[in-house]
Formats: sequence, C-alpha cells, structure tokens
Amino acid sequence: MLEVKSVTRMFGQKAAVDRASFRIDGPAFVGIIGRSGAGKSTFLRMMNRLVDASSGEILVDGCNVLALKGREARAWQSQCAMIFQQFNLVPRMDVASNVLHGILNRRSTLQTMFNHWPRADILRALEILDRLGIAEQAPKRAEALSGGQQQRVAIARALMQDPRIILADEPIASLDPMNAQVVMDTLKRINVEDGRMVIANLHTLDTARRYCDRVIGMRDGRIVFDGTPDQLSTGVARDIYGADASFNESATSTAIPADAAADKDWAAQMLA
Ligand SMILES: Nc1ncnc2c1ncn2[C@@H]1O[C@H](COP(=O)(O)OP(=O)(O)OP(=O)(O)O)[C@@H](O)[C@H]1O
Repeated sequence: MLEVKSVTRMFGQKAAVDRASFRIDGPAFVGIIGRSGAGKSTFLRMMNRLVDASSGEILVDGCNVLALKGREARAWQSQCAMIFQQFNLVPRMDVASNVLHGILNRRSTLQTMFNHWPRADILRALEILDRLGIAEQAPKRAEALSGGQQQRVAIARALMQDPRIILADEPIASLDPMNAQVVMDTLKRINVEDGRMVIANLHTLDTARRYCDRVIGMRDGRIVFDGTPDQLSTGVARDIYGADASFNESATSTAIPADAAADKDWAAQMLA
C-alpha cells in the first residue's frame, strides 16, 4: 500500500532525510523514533506535502504522491490528515467548529464566511466527538479544554476528513502521562477499528513499544532500524539515539506512576 523509495530532503548541504526507504503493506500503527533533529518531522511533512522532497518517491497504491500538483496534491493532503504536538486548533473557536474545519477545503468561501455548515456535517462532527468521549465539550471554546482533550479535538478534526492515513507529529509530547495515554489509546482505536494507518513520531521508547506494530528508528536523517517492538532492545535503542553505555531508557519514558495508574479509570471519566 505505502512504499517509500529513497526519499531525501536537503536543507543546504545537510540531508534532513537521507535516502529513506521502507514499505508498509497493511493499515499498521507505525512509530518513528529518534533523537531531536533526526529527521522525523521533515519526513512526515514530506508525506503530507507540507515540505517538498529533494528526491525519491512515496508510492501509495502505485501513485507517487510526491509528484502530485494542485488539486490532486490537495486531495492527497486530505487523505493523510496530520496532527501536531501543539494541537493547532483555533483557540477562541468552539470545539465543534474546530472539528468542522477539517473539511474547510471542501467548502465555498461564501459558506465559510457565513459559517454555514450543512446539518449532515454538523451531525457527523458531533458523532466523532461522541466517539472520542468529548461530545459534551462541543460548545466550549477549544482553549478552555485540557491538553488531552484538545488533542482529541485535533484527532476528531482529522477524522472529519475521513483520511486513509493519520500522521501524528509528536502527538503526546506536550501532555502529562495520563493524558498521553488517553490520546495514544484513541489513536490505537482508530487504527484497529477503522483500519486507518497511523504513522506517529514518538519521543519515548515505551510508547513505541506499547502501541506500535512496527518501529522505524532514524538517526541523522537515515533509517537505522526497522522492525517490531520486540526487536527494539536497549542496545538497538542506544544505537538509534546515539547514546553511550550510560543510556538510560527511563529518561525517555512516559510511564504512569503506579498510584496514578490506579486512578486511571476515574481520570478517564473526568477527562471525557
Ligand atoms: N526549514 C528548515 N531549514 C533548515 N533546516 C531545517 C529545516 N527544517 C528542519 N531542518 C533541519 O533538518 C534536520 C531534521 O529536523 P527535523 O525537525 O525533521 O527533526 P526531528 O527528528 O523531527 O526533530 P524534533 O524531534 O526536534 O522535531 C535538523 O537538523 C533541522 O535543523
């Protein structure tokens, strides 16, 4: 389904992504890990066409999405929705409108100016919010929600596009461990229940091990590991992160402390 062939992005003399190649056949949950500056964001941005590649191909069902232009490129962008570390919501706008903005590019300027949304779209937005456990937040301003709730709104906005692929750039990097877990559980549900591929840049090993079917490790723009979470040993992680023998996994952990985990169900209800 997805084949990445020798994709490179140069910034001046530096290769941010250097001949990256891999293939994903089904709707897998893929984690990309690596230290800051390894090229993870640049890769996701190339997939979504926010950044142009210098060379290489990304084939989706045989079509090179890197070569698409104009309307076709925009159609591809709505097929691979992106979520970001900082949620990228409109803070003063209500939650439901933020979700509806996922399909803004399908509407006329006039409809947008008068904030007129077809009833079917509004119902679908509310349905998605309900599915993600935040329907009662729909009338509130986005800025009034917790970080975990805001990220779920961003996921709802992505789902509004009905994408085949969800690209998540450090989706939990701004969240506390409990909210991080709720957001990762949500992404996993969407992956398993809907069969949508998820590719997430993650900065913590334990999250990659827990949620991913496949982990890709990047270092200095190159893919230096591509395997299952089981194969992601401490030694392999040390190579990916370029750390010496003192490498400490817990430094990259988002594990929830035991007493907090006991409160998880209660917290999940409170967060919903
Ligand atoms: N617009 C740009 N102009 C110049 N260099 C850039 C640009 N964007 C990224 N880079 C460089 O490309 C390299 C890869 O950056 P990228 O943001 O993709 O890494 P990352 O693994 O996502 O890191 P982080 O986790 O910190 O976001 C870095 O050296 C970065 O400085």
